[in-house]
Amino acid sequence: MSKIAVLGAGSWGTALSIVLADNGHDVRLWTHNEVQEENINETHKNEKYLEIMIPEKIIAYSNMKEAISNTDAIVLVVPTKAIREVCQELNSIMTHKPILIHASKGIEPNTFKRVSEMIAEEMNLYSYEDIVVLSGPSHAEEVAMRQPTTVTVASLTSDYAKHAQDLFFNESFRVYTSDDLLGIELGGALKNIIALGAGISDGLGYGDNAKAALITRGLAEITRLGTSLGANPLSFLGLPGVGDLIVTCTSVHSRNWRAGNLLGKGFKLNEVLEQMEMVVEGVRTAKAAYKFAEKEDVDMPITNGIYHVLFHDKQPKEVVEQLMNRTKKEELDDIYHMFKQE
Ligand SMILES: NC(=O)C1=CN([C@@H]2O[C@H](COP(=O)(O)OP(=O)(O)OC[C@H]3O[C@@H](n4cnc5c(N)ncnc54)[C@H](OP(=O)(O)O)[C@@H]3O)[C@@H](O)[C@H]2O)C=CC1
Ligand SMILES: O=C(CO)COP(=O)(O)O
Repeated sequence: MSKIAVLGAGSWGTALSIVLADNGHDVRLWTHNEVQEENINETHKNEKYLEIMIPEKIIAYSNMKEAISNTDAIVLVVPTKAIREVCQELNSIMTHKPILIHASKGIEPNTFKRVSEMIAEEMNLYSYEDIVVLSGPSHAEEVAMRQPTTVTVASLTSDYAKHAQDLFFNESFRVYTSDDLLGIELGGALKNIIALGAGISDGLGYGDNAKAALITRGLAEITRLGTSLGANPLSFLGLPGVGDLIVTCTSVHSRNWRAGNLLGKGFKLNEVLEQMEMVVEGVRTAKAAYKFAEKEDVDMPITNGIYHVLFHDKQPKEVVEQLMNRTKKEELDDIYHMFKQE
């Protein structure tokens, strides 16, 4: 059994700690908050983030150096905006090199970096080839209740992906491997924008037809950007692509869907974010993807519309009208070419 530090004690860090503890590992859950550390160790609950009891063998730490000492694996699960800060602290205290797995979903605005790229930039001991990502349709609330869940772990180094698979795999948490780090990270990050759109659509009172259209055409534009950057188009048909789009666009557990729903009902972005209390990654990633698509000259009309609702006060109904009245197209035109690529 391994000693594993999970860095980030929000909903997803806590749920993944439960999976690892169920698998018999010695789990240290690091938080930047001393009060939360005490609460978790006294009550075996992480009340703000999950309702369920946490196995007693998960020990919370607020001292990162103690949390990572002698570990065989580190799982990084903080919001994307905190990745660099946490990695800088980690880098300053690392004296050994355990396997490094991250489970965050986002793209950095301005640099367009994915999480693995940010980690590799901040950590002296790790290169891009060393990083593993864990992604897929997996709401923390259901994982914590041991409900059947499937995810993918991806790394350019297949031994690391297999190692991560072994650490997490159990009877209710099925883990696949992939070598398409780029595609898996992009799928997980970009689906959050479409989930905001699905929430907006529901908030406006539109029905299942509109949501199915958003998911399908959202997948097309995610695949368009992903393949233009070199991802395998088939990755977007897998768990971290279409799988995560379905779960995030259709579930009340999704913070992105919930935030979108409030926007669709007429709330302003700042009012929505105040109410959420948890990270809504799609907002920051929408800014990144909008600019990234512009730079790469990739057509992403849904992302474009959501960006304008979020940051330029555009009315959601107006965006829907514009999307519906775009120039007539053949449905599979560009998709056909993407899948014909090697
Ligand atoms: N929740 C889910 O079902 C899933 C989430 N993810 C991804 O996992 C990542 C984390 O999300 P999730 O756990 O849900 O988010 P939450 O909002 O539930 O929790 C975020 C956690 O990160 C902590 N945090 C914030 N900033 C820092 C910082 N600078 N240093 C250290 N800790 C910090 C927060 O601390 P504090 O309490 O002090 O704010 C909190 O413990 C996101 O990228 C998300 O997209 C992926 C799959 C599923
Ligand atoms: O990524 C997720 C499920 O796979 C969680 O999505 P939300 O951040 O929208 O809750």
